[in-house]
Amino acid sequence: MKKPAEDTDRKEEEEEEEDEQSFEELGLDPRLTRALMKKGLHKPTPIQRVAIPLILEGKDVVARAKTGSGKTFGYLVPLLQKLFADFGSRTKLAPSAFILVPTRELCQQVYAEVSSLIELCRVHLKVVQLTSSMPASDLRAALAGPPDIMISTPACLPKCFSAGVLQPTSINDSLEILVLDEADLLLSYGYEEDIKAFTAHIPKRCQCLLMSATSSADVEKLKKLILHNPFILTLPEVGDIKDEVIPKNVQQFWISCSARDKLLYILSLLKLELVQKRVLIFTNTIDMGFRLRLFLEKFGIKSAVLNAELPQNSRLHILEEFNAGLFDYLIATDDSETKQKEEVNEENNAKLRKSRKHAKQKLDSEFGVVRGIDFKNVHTVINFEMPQSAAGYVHRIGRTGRAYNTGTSISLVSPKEMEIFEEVKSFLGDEENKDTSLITPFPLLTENAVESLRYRAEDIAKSVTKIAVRESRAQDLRNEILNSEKLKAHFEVNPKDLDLLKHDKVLSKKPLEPHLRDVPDYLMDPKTQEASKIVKLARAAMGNTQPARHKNLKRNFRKSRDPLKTFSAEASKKGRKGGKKRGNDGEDEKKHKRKKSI
Ligand SMILES: Nc1ncnc2c1ncn2[C@@H]1O[C@H](COP(=O)(O)OP(=O)(O)OP(=O)(O)O)[C@@H](O)[C@H]1O
Repeated sequence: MKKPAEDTDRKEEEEEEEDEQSFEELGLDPRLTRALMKKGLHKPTPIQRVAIPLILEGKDVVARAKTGSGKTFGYLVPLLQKLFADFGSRTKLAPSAFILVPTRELCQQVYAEVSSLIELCRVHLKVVQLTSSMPASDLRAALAGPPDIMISTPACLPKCFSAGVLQPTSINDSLEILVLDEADLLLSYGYEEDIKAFTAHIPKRCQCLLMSATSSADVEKLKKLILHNPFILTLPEVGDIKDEVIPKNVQQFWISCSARDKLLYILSLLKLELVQKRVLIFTNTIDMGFRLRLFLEKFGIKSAVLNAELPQNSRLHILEEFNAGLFDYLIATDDSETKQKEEVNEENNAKLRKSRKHAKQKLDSEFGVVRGIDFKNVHTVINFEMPQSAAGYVHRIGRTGRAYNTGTSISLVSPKEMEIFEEVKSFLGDEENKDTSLITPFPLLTENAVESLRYRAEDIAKSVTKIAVRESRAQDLRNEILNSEKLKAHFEVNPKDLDLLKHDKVLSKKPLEPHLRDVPDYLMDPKTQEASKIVKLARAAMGNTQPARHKNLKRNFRKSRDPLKTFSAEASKKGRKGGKKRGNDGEDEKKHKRKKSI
């Protein structure tokens, strides 16, 4: 009789074998495996291991896997392989594959991923991305041919039908694969009617794929609406709930502080260099984002803001610059939270309806930074304000620790936010009577260190008035609208030029006070100095001390900053060799001096 220990050993061996499985073993075309290798992807992630063969077999699939688990290539790679096989087999009047995503940012991201795979495979497939703001003539031009793959938000479909650039009969004849990416978000972004209207045109033979990070009633609704007897993949299938929602490689911390002290605490974390760069900071309102940016700027900490108010070109450019390592701090206003808040407010206060409608018009409803965006090399996520829901927390934290990378999150929790914090903890399975907590108090920041900066922080916080915030917000918007026009024209000619505009320009008209730039040694207690040293050493060990070079930026980024490559022995060695101490601000200065401006 087999002993239980033998069973366990065997299971572990099988799991190890699976872990070692290559892309070739999944039956992929050599052109695709080579392209993936060139992109630094050597073996499939768990969701890819199961999804790719099923999709290649032509099955409808619903795949639910945690944030950053590689769902995008999980559907893109088999989709391309199917199109390779199908290529030129018959004349088409509409695209063979539709990929529907909730936001324009995701459109752009998926478009970039498919285009680069197609380029690396050297195949003649055409892909287009459409947005609902495109004029009919542009839509017609983009769909002429037709392309093989169309990526858009669902809102674009009715526009294509009404402009006569897509015909139901052509779709019925041509559509082979339909993907709904970030399916759990599509309905909450208000696309239900668009998707419902489109289902009537989906031919029966069309293979449908639904990808999502969480399961929800919305996903169920879409499943019923679109899929026929699908394979349901949920990864991990078993195990602890905490494993399912937050990737294991993310360390979660929290700091208890009053709402008023949040500026002081974030200043201490950044100025005393107690967190790994790059840092993504979440606020719940655009004004708070600007307040924080202005405040940090006074201490020589430059950051950029990302929110729904900015023009689309600027948003995409900010994301690209951040991903390429051009700046270290990005303050993102969590759009879904803002929307939810507005909806609640709207219900509660009918009197304000008119003015809020106005506010809504200004915000782009197809904007989304929290879900699905593959931020590169974000080592730390800071919740400057707590999100409004546990799901919001999961999606924010999911912007770090992507694929096999590690990450840290720190939530600043005020007494008023304790309720939502408790909700988050129970959602993650972090119960009080458990020995180990999932979200632990941040250990590196001492009370002394915080107090040493209090006087300066409070003084500066007072100077960041509501008027200053409003003015900077208006000024930034004006600049970005101008930038947006320049960007549009420039990128038509130089699609790969990233280093064009600075999004982290100083907003304040007053020059930076030198005494606020550096923290004098007498203000640093020994424990904090030690903690800061540890963080710097860790950064050096990860090969993360060098600023991105101006020239060949993208190539350098890929080679030296790819999260997956920072784990290689070579990267660590490099980091140790180059472990020279260098202040952050000096680094920023040099980096920005090197940049050209227009
Ligand atoms: N097989 C692989 N090996 C290593 N890295 C991979 C692999 N597949 C994808 N990645 C990388 O993992 C990161 C996250 O992938 P992706 O954006 O597809 O995640 P996701 O599951 O869609 O997350 P979310 O739900 O947040 O959108 C990307 O940077 C991607 O390049």
